[in-house]
Amino acid sequence: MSARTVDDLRLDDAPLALASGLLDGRTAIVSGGGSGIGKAAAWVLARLGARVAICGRNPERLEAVQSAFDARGWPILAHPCDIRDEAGIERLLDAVAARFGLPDILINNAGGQFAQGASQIAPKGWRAVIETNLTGCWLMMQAVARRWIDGGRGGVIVNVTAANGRGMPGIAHSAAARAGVENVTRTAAVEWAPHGIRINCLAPGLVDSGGLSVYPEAARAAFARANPQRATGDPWDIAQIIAFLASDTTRFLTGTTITADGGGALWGDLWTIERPVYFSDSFQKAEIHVA
Ligand SMILES: CCCCCCC/C=C/C(=O)SCCNC(=O)CCNC(=O)[C@H](O)C(C)(C)COP(=O)(O)OP(=O)(O)OC[C@H]1O[C@@H](n2cnc3c(N)ncnc32)[C@H](O)[C@@H]1OP(=O)(O)O
Ligand SMILES: NC(=O)C1=CN([C@@H]2O[C@H](COP(=O)(O)OP(=O)(O)OC[C@H]3O[C@@H](n4cnc5c(N)ncnc54)[C@H](OP(=O)(O)O)[C@@H]3O)[C@@H](O)[C@H]2O)C=CC1
Repeated sequence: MSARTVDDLRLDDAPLALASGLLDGRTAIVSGGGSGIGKAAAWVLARLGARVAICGRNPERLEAVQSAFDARGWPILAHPCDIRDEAGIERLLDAVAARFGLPDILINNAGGQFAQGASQIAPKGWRAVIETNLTGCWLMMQAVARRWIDGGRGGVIVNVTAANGRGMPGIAHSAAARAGVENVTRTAAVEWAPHGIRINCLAPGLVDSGGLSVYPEAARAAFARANPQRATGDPWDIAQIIAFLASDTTRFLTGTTITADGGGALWGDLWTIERPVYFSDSFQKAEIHVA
């Protein structure tokens, strides 16, 4: 991995691109806020003045972030929630309402997948990844949007997807889910514009979060060289763009996807599993019989 790593000290000290106080009085929900990109986003939003609610499945990770926020005097609600569980999402939103009132911002960041060749993915694994990255993201955005519409007010949604423009070899289920999120984002941006709801996607390339540890070593070594910058991004890079999209600075932006991948979509090829011999430089192609 590259040396671009991020720790709590850097989260406190790294310069902010946006003006201090820009999000004063705003409440933001960050799914997957207990780790990686979501944790860095929670930090940026809090440093800009927002009250933050974080969710995820693992309560220990949420509690660690809550303790760090408490130590800094930043308002936070840490509420365990599986984004695939619509009743759990309603409980999360009730808890946010009780503590902070209606949220202003939803950062739909929770997600993940496992690397496996497309021909091998089991139906249960396919469903788990689609449920997490497409349905879970959708359930969150719909539940929050309904509360905004019922409350007669708008809000901002940022969906974190993944750079999928050239497909995502080795994670076909996630590629399908992320493309689905980007399209439903375009759709909802139109349907919900009359309610003052703005919604965009941020599609990261390879980012050096703890989340990459689930990938095979050889794939991880390639990740660090998978773009013309020959480096991974770090969660702070992504978190700053999330905050930009969540702020009124981007009030004229809706229904779009910003790709932050160090130029990866323009260069080379990237595999999250072993690159098939077929694609190696030394491979001699035989005639393939087509019936
Ligand atoms: C060009 C590309 C540029 C961008 C590249 C993108 C790189 C992306 C990087 C990241 O996203 S980093 C963050 C990643 N973090 C994670 O991925 C961690 C989270 N992942 C998960 O939690 C799981 O993968 C999950 C499936 C998404 C979670 O669902 P759940 O907890 O419900 O699943 P399980 O019960 O564990 O498994 C259900 C089912 O799924 C199949 N399966 C799960 N893991 C694997 C595996 N490692 N290999 C093969 N199959 C797997 C399997 O069918 C499981 O059922 P059982 O067999 O256990 O009955
Ligand atoms: N790092 C990278 O290179 C890239 C990351 N991404 C995406 O960015 C997002 C953040 O990833 P990153 O920070 O890197 O990795 P992490 O693994 O650190 O973050 C994933 C977060 O999602 C949460 N999460 C996963 N499934 C669920 C669920 N069903 N319900 C609630 N929370 C859930 C996890 O918390 P818990 O386990 O406690 O539930 C965790 O906090 C993910 O969507 C990821 O796929 C996209 C492209 C590249």
